[in-house]
Amino acid sequence: CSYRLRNALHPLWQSPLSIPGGSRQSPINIQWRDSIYDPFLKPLKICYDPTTCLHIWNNGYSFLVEFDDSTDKSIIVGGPLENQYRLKQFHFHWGAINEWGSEHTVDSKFYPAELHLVHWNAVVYPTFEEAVMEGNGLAVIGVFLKLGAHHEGLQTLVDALPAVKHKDTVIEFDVFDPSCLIPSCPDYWTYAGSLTTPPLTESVTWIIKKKPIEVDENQLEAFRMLLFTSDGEEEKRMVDNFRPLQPLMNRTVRSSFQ
Ligand SMILES: Nc1nnc(SCC(=O)Nc2ccc(S(N)(=O)=O)cc2)s1
Ligand SMILES: [Zn+2]
Repeated sequence: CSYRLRNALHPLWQSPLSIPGGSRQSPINIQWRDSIYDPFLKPLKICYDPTTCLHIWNNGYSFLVEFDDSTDKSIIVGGPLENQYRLKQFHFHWGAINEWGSEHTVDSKFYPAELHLVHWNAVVYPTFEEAVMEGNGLAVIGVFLKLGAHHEGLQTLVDALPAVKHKDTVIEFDVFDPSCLIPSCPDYWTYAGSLTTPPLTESVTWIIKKKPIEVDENQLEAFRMLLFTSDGEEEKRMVDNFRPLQPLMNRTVRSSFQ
């Protein structure tokens, strides 16, 4: 019940009732046996240019690694997507302990953390801000993190986190290829959903990778030493920054694999 209490207490995670007419909210539980194999789903093509990486920013919800999205240098295409989408940022959600932390669940199982790579449809919309408001405006790749081996690629990111401990701190981070955080297994689920933090707009085509990546305890602990609070405020550890599960309503989850 602490989980339910936590949501009641934490203003950030609004209940579904506060989104009038919310029929495609995220995150959801992915019931593996209810997902429908769609043979027409294409493989997802990921082409990132590591030099488009700009900085790491603690925005008080998570830490974001932001990219220069003024060109089509870092894009995804294929999968369930009609257009190519530009990489804008990636961030994570995690728990205070390893028992929970991910936003999506698979057969009601939580992972200790979840990576979100946020892309927008720059073919159809002139700006990210406009794409955020449109049903086909965004595409977010979700990757589960599980406790296991040390992740070399993640470590370069972890080493920079002490510099963004407090809300509204930024550090330059100028070369990073986020494809090292995406499992090579091509299998994914996909469904129509929303942003999981305000503005909670129903503009996201979710692409959730079936296979998790492995990270070690020290790397998860590094996430948990970040703060929700600004320098000088009473410290609040940045943990449990995931939204409660939302009703599936009239949606099906498709799988790219049998
Ligand atoms: N005028 C506006 N500027 N920016 C926004 S929304 C900024 C943004 O990227 N929000 C965002 C929130 C949640 C997620 S998530 N957790 O991946 O669903 C991704 C992205 S609306
Ligand atoms: Zn997210």
